[in-house]
Amino acid sequence: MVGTLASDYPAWKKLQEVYDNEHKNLVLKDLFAADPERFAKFHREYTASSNPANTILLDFSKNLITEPILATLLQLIRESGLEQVRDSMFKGEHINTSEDRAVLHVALRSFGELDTTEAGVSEVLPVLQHIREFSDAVRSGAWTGYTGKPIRAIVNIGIGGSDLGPVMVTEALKPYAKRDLTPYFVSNVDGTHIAETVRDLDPETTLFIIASKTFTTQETITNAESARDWFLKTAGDKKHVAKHFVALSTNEKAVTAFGIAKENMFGFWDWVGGRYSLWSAIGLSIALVIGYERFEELLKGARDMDKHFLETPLENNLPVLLAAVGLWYNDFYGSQTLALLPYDQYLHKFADYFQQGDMESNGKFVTKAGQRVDYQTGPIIWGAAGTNGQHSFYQLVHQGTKLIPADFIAPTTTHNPLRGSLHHRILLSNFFAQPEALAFGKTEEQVRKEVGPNATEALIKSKVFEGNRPSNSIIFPLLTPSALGSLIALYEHKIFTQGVVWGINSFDQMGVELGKVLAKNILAQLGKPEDVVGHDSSTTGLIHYYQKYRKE
Ligand SMILES: O=P(O)(O)OC[C@H]1O[C@@H](O)[C@H](O)[C@@H](O)[C@@H]1O
Repeated sequence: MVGTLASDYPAWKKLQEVYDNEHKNLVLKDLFAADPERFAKFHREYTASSNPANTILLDFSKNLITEPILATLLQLIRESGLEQVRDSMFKGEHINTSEDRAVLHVALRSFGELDTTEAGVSEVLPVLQHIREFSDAVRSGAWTGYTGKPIRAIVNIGIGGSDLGPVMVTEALKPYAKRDLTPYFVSNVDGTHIAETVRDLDPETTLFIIASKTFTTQETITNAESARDWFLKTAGDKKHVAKHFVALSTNEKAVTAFGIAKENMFGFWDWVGGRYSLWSAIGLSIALVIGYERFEELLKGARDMDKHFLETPLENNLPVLLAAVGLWYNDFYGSQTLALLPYDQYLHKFADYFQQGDMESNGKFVTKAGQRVDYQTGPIIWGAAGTNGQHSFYQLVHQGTKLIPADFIAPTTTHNPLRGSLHHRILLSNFFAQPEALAFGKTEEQVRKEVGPNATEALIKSKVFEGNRPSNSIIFPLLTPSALGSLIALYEHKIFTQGVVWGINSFDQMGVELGKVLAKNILAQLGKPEDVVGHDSSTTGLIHYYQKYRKE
């Protein structure tokens, strides 16, 4: 409830008491030994309502919970008013209170089923039609460059939510890609990013997508201007810009001022948060790469998870269950991070995507009512595709001193069944083994038997795995657009649920503004001959070093 600190909820106090009194007795080895039905009790299966082939099994049995603890976690979520706030979101109420905006990324994928009168919702389907027509035209070659050649490269210029979603999804759905239309993504203002990207491209067959909700983001506008300069160096006449530049934005005035025609703009609305925007016009590069039909399957997969989130009782609700176990570690066990570990190379950008999705949503210390929280809010999100992480950071995850909750994610079937799927069997054997090792470890007695009588005590101790390290396992048949849509929406709604419990506004991002303002101030000074003023000795000293050694 707005105005209540999470730590004031009765269920929170109960959880604190349970943690204090019981956490030492929560040992996975014992919990599993005591209950052969543990997996049966602590897994749920989701089936997409519009696509029965799209199922997801969530196994949360390797968590440090009992049925009473889970019930109390769900009670906490209930006490926070999750169900009411969820319904408010879907109705288009302005739950983004600091910006007085609705939060309606779910309307982008409802295909007209959502009953809200929020301005813009009625234009979602026409924009999808525009996306369909444009992507069909580019993919068919009906849309050509200024010399009549078909488009062979698309360069999406955007950052944050105008980059990370398209990057992650076009990587994840590469099996569905039109292989003679290559996507490139430029986001960093570092000139290296655009220089290296366009260096081998042909202006005659390159389409630039300027993706920016505000169309004021310094990195994106700077890159867009440089892209236009690069293009005009060859094309010469500005009239050719129209065939090679389109814009994705809510800001028509800024788009036309940049020189992109209104008919080449794909609009969206202020109730679409940047980190929730891949379902909107920001997803144009996705539709270009995998085709509109597949893009629609992606949206429908998300819509099916929306329905599950809306209609399923909390105890069977996958986003709510993920949120619940996450709260337990983040707010009672004191874990600081969450590792997202997809055992699928196509999902290698999944953790990157949810770094913004989770950390920009829930990295806040003040509630909607303006109170400073006295508990942990958003976790640090990190991760990498398996099995690579096993050869990099799993040492710490297995034997470090930190509790690292981890979500293991994998498809049962690969798009690349090399050698009779030998590679995939090896991959999945690790997907199954790592959570088992984390949960049950290896005792000193087992180590002694292994290393024999001559091993030193120190060696024996270093080979012990204490185990009792929790994880979730998420498994589904195949990484299809529908499955990916459901998976992304699953995490979106988990993030939403945790934000409601913490009482924070998951949909603004005040924390990104100060750095931008200070940078603009310094930028103005760097260009001038006189010494910089108004900074601390560190910032001043660093700038002096830069001015002493810069060559450009
Ligand atoms: O899409 P825009 O307006 O260029 O913004 C890009 C990013 O800009 C960042 O400053 C915001 O914190 C992100 O949420 C946003 O996605």
